Amino acid sequence: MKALIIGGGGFVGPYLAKHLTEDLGYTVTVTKTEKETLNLDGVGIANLNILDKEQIKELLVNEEPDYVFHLAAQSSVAYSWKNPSLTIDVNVKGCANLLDVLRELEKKPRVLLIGSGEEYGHIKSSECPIVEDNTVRPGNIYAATKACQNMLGKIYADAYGLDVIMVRAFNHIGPNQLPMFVVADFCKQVADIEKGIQPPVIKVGNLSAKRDFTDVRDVVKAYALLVMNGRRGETYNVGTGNAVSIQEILDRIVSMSECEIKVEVDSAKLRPVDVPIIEPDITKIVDEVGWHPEIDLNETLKETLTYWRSK
Ligand SMILES: Nc1nc2c(ncn2[C@@H]2O[C@H](COP(=O)(O)OP(=O)(O)O[C@H]3O[C@H](CO)[C@@H](O)[C@H](O)[C@@H]3O)[C@@H](O)[C@H]2O)c(=O)[nH]1
Repeated sequence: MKALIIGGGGFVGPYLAKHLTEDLGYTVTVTKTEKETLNLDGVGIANLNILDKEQIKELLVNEEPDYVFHLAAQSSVAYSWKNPSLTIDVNVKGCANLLDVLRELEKKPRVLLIGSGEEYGHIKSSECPIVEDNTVRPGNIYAATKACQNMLGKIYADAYGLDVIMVRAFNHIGPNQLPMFVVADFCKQVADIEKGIQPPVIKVGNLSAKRDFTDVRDVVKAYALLVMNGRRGETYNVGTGNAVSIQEILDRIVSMSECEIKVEVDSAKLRPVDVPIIEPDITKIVDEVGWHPEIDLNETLKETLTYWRSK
């Protein structure tokens, strides 16, 4: 099988490429932006600007993939408050460009669009854990763009018969994630405190939020199973099904260190809106493609801390 990973220069792309090539024997090409550097064994690399429809077309015509994984995104909720236009351009326009190119192709691949658990937004307590056909009420700009992407995917599947599957991925974590995301951020700070390059005070944002954290290596297995066995035009939650508070994440990471660490709320890390809980029901993906997350949260936190200690 031939797979194309669009937007593979970030956190998830290299893990997905490794799984597809090493575990499943696929031939894989990964796209990255011109600015990114990427070296992956046994994987083709191409530059792609998702805002340039002609570039997308040329790539797809040349590659003729069986599967396309659309990972290209501005993926930070925090940054989307600071740069709404860029977030809308990359996440909505980029996706629309891809779908429109696919419509024009003779040999149409199957496509996985990576959305977010954030799309559900303001979840009522009676709706938790949340199922895929629940109303979405996005609480931030990033979430709104991902909800829009999901709607575009469904429209293109229904109207033009495109073989599109939509994912709502919940928080995923592991070594090599940028420290703009909470687990990498806390692990980096603890490692910096241990190295003596940060005073023994960890700066945090909103600790009361509850989110569902899955190891990125489990997440990419879900993506592969969905692209192989998911149903056209359907949306699937990808998470563990158990939300934990950010306070608990902090406590677990701090308890892995010998250092005495104080906690200080940094107002710059608080968001204009931060929905209290996002927790998925994962029955659909479990029943339909047989995916289960396997890696324990503590194991992932430990490995992520070890990664930052080695930096
Ligand atoms: N980043 C960060 N977040 C903090 C901090 N302190 C508390 N938080 C809280 O920790 C939660 C998780 O924040 P992030 O790790 O930045 O991720 P996110 O906003 O939930 O978005 C991630 O998950 C989505 C799926 O649920 C993804 O779609 C998205 O791309 C991203 O990976 C949020 O409630 C945030 O307010 C901090 O110091 N840094």
